[in-house]
Amino acid sequence: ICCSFEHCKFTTEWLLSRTRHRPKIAVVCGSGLSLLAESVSNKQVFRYEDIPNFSVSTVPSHDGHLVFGNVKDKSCVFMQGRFHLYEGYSLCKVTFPVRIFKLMGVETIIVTNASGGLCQDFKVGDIMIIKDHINLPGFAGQHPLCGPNDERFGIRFPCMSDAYSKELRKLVLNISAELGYSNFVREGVYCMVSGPNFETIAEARMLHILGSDSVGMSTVPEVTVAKHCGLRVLGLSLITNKVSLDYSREEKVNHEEVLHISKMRAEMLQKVLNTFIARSHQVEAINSN
Ligand SMILES: O=P(O)(O)O[C@H]1O[C@H](CO)[C@@H](O)[C@H]1O
Ligand SMILES: Nc1nc2[nH]cnc2c(=O)[nH]1
Repeated sequence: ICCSFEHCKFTTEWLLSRTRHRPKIAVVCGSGLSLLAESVSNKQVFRYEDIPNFSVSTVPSHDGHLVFGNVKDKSCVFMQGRFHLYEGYSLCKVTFPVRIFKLMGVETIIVTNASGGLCQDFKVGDIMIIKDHINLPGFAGQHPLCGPNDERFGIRFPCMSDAYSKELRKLVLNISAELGYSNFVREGVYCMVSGPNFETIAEARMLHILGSDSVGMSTVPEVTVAKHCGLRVLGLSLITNKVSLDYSREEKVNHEEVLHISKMRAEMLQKVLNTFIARSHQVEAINSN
C-alpha cells in the first residue's frame, strides 16, 4: 500500500516538525484559483516535491505548493494545486493530502474547483455551492476507499448522503448575500468524470439528465475521503464554461478558457472564503455539535 496509515503519519510528522502552524481549516485550490492562498499572513510554503510521499502537480496553473498561513487570526493550510486521476495518479495518491490534514488536526476542508455548467440557468462566472455529487468513476470501481479499510481513518461503509455540510452551505449563502453576490451564487450537484477530455454532447446530455448541474474532473475523491475520516466539507465550484447540450452550438471549451475565467473570478471567491474563515468560530461551534 503506497498510502498506509504509517505513510500518512510520517508525512504529517515531517510537516508538523517544520511548521508552527496548527491549522483547523484546509483549502484545496482548483484550476486557476491559486490566488486563494496569496493573501495569508505569516506564510510558510512547502514545495510538493520536497514533502515525503506527496505527488507533484503536472497540470498548468496547479502550482504544487502547500501553503500554511493565517487568514485574519486563523491558521489555515492551502493546497495550491491538486492531483487528478487523469494525471495517472491512483486515487489513494490523489487523496493522500486529505488524510494528512486530518492527522494534523484539521476539522473543516474547503474544496474548490473549476467546472462546466450543465444547468441551463447557470452563467459563466457563477459560484456553485456543491450540495451533492455524483461519483461516476466510483460507479466503475475507481474509488478511493476500495481496498482494505483502515479503521483508524474511518468505517468500512461511510454514509455519503450528508457529505456537504448543510450548516456550512447556509453560512456561505449568508456571507454571499452580505457581500452582494447573491446573483452569482447557486447551489447544485457536481458530477466527476475522469477526464482528461471534455464531454461529448451526448455525454453532457446524459449527465444533465442524471441530475448533474456541473461537471469536472476532481473533488469527489477528496470529499469522499474527507467524509470517511470525519472532516466537515464545504465545496465551491466556479462555473468557467457552459457545457454544450446542443449540436447546433459552436462553443468549444479548452483549459485556457477555464483558467481565464477562474482567474477572473478568483478574487470574488477569495472574499467569500476569507469571510467564511474569519467566522470559523461559527464553524467550530457547528463542528462541536
Ligand atoms: O477540478 P479542477 O482541479 O479545478 O480542474 C478542472 O479544470 C481542468 C480542466 O480545465 C480539470 O482538471 C478540471 O477538473
Ligand atoms: N469535465 C469537465 N471539466 C471541466 N472543468 C472546467 N470545465 C469543465 C468541463 O466543461 N468539463
